[in-house]
This record gives sequence, structure tokens and C-alpha cells, in this order.
Amino acid sequence: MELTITQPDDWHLHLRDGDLLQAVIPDSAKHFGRAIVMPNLKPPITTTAAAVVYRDSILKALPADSHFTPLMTLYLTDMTNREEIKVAKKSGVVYGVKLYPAGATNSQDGVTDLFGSCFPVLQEMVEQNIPLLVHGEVADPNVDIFDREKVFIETILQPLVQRLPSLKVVMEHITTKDAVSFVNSCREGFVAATVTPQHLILNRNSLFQGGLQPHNYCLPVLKRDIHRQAIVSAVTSGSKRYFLGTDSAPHEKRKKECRCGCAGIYNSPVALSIYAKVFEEAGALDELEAFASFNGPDFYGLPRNKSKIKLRKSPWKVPESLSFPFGDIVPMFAGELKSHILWFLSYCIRHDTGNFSDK
Ligand SMILES: NC(=O)N[C@@H](CC(=O)O)C(=O)O
Ligand SMILES: [Zn+2]
Ligand SMILES: [Zn+2]
Repeated sequence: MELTITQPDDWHLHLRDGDLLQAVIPDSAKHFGRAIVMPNLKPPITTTAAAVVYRDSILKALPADSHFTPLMTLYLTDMTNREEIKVAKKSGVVYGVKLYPAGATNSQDGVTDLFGSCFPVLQEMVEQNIPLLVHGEVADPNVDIFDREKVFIETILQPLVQRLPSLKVVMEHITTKDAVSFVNSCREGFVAATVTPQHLILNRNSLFQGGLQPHNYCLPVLKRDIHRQAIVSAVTSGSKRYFLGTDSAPHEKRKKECRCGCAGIYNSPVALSIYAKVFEEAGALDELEAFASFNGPDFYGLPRNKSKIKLRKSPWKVPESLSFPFGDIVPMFAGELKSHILWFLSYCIRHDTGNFSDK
């Protein structure tokens, strides 16, 4: 069985820098035409000047024959000013501004006062038509970790879209039925959401299946199955409000398998296979292309990709781990096999030549 679709993009990706960037970028470049690149490096990318330098390092790290385009983002802080937003727009390389509530994940520098000092910046983003990309969890340690997305929607997002209805907002990596209800209740074209493979196929049991499973730990943390089901229904419904964002977030194996492991799942090698499997099992394979390849560029006001990809169904075992000179990375579904993942990219890309070439 084969499936040919317009080449997808990844609207939420962590590419890291240095050795890690070099190690992971081929997996994204192989599958996706473009990606919204998260700015949470250490230190974070808070200025357009830094985004331009980071973008150059990504382009340098790409495999020689790659057509992959990184779309850069800025990390919003209490210090970000309106001028920076104007510069970002003018640069032509910055496509979003990322909001991490201070203390949420890997994000000590996030925003503490969105409706205060940051508000003029948000108003400028409306002027410049730059979307706000949000990690939608409150950082308050007193709020139960499974409720942090819901509380964020009630206390931050709902008031935000009421006060700035013309601000484009992407709620990143949604994990709850509450997020689905919220996104569906907003004005189409102004509020949208990215959805990861893990939040479509795993629930919170996967964190403890036979013992603690660090490679299934990401933030926002996996939720109950009713939430997963609501997200599957949303993405397979044909709604334009949802699009593909892997949140592929590599960490070295030793930083996952330790006393205090990092949050983040490295899913780039398997993401597309998992999305296809989820859509197929929901009887909605014909909706996959819009989710993966149309809704994202349409929301961002960018052209859809012209290239096509072909997916073929064949047995495939994900490697136990990927080895690099600096250490190992364990991909999502490491060591799991064939029957689990069916749509495999033994695929080919057709650029405008009209020919498929085996990758
Ligand atoms: N998703 C994660 O669990 N981790 C991300 C951060 C993020 O997307 O919030 C990371 O950078 O490692
Ligand atoms: Zn996040
Ligand atoms: Zn992320």
C-alpha cells in the first residue's frame, strides 16, 4: 500500500545546537520541508540578530542535498520590546514569538507578567502579524501537573484572546480535551494548535508501563486516554485549526536515564509514521495531508510545499538507540517493531521534476 501526499512541515521542533544539531537535523530534513524552530537554547534566542546566527548554523549543518527551510522564532522575555518585533518582521526569517511561562520547561527566562510589561509587545505582534506560540502550562508548582494546561487556558489564554482577538495564537503541543474545546471555541484563523505524535498515540500509562519509562516523559506530560481520544477526534475531523508539530526534543540518553531526567521525546525518525498510523486507525487517512501539509502553511500565511512524499506500508523496527561521537540518543518507540508502526517512509520525494527518487 502506498500513500502520496504533499510534503509536510513540522510546526514545532527543537533542533538544539552544536553536536546535537548536527546529529538530529538529517531526520527532520528527510521528512519535512520546513520547520518552526524553537528558540529555547542556552542562552535562549531572544533577538533577531541571534536568530539569524542560529539559522546560519542550521543551514550549515544540513545534509548537502537538502531543501529544508528553518523558520526561526524568538523567545519572549520580560525584556523584549516593540522595536525587536519590528526588526523580527523586517528580517524575513522570524515567523513566531514563543511564550514560555517562567519556570515551565527548560525555560527559566520565560515571561512573568504577560498582561503587564509584555502587553505592548503583543500589540506590536498584532500590528506586524507575527503569531504568538505558547507553551500552554502554568508554572505554579502548587497546581497539579496534570491540570496545568487547563489552568493555563482559564487564567491566561482565554483572557488573552479576549483582550487581543486579532493576535494569532498557536497553542503548542496540546494534551487535553480542554485545549480542544478552547481551540474550537476561538475564531478560526486566529487560534490554532499543534499536535505531537506522542499525544496522539500514548496516554499517561505509558510513563509507567512495566516500570518508569523516561523516554516517554515530555512536557506537557501525557494525560488520561479520554484526552488522547479527544485530540485524535479533533485532528481527524478535517478541522483547519490543527496541524503537525512534532515537538521532537532530543536529549542525550544519559540526561534522560538518570536521577532527574530531562523532559522531551526524540520523535523525528518516527513522527510521520505515527501520524499516518493514527489517521489510518481513525479511518481518516484522507485527512492526513491537510493536517500535515496544508493547515500549517495556511495559518502562517505561507505557500504550501510543492514537493510530494510517498509513504509505503512495510515492516520496520526502530533502532534501540542512535550513536554519535558525543553519546547516544534514544528515539521514540526504540526497539519496538513492525506491527506497531506500519506507515514507513521507505518513501521518496518528488521535487518539481515529476520523478520519485528513492531516499
Ligand atoms: N517538550 C519537552 O518535553 N521539552 C522541550 C521543551 C518544550 O517543548 O516545552 C525541550 O526543549 O526539551
Ligand atoms: Zn513546550
Ligand atoms: Zn517544544
